[in-house]
Amino acid sequence: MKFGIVTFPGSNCDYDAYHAVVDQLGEQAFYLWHKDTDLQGADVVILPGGFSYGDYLRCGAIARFSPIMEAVAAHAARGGPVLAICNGFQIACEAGLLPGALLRNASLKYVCEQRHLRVENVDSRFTSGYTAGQIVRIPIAHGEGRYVADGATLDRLEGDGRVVFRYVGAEGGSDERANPNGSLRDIAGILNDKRNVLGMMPHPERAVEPIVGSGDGLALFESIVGAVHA
Ligand SMILES: NC(=O)CC[C@H](N)C(=O)O
Repeated sequence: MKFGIVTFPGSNCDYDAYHAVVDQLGEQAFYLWHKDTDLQGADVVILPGGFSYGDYLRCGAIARFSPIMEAVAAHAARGGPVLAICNGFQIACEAGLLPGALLRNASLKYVCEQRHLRVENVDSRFTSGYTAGQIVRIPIAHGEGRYVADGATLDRLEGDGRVVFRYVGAEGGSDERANPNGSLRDIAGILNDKRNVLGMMPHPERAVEPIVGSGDGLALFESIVGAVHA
């Protein structure tokens, strides 16, 4: 399976994504420059984290106009998998591939730390490798990670089982301290309506081997491979 990893000016997690896919997962990956106009046969697109266009205007607001995004939108419309991590999640929301928006953290501070997430739905091509309700440890690193959407959209996301990751405390409980950014309903990751685009603020590609603090992110990449091979 071929993963196409989009590099925007200011991306800084593209190499981490490559490492996760190639060195840990044993699959193929290549970089796609944001000015490219086709996906060069990628089966899965990764929109990686970083600071595209220096986070000017709003995170992701400029990158969403990069030429490659038309091809990414067409791929998503065909049902192709897109994994949008952190800045990638912001870009995907700006591009309308996912509902809602990411605003500045409630604290107005950049946060960079390990966090616990609960896997809310394992019935997806991104989470089938987890067990329902599993608590995983995945790092976050963002200044604009507060997920917001109107009440009807949030209800639809919840009702459809499209909230796949939620911030929780270490024991799995929800309390104010479990939520690092003020995201509504403690949302950390969501699916689009066709369930082929996942946006999440935490970084699974930085959690693929215990030596970096956690290997809990690897199952997400394994899920994608399982889904496409199935
Ligand atoms: N790690 C990231 O992708 C950071 C995203 C974005 N630059 C922010 O600070 O919110």
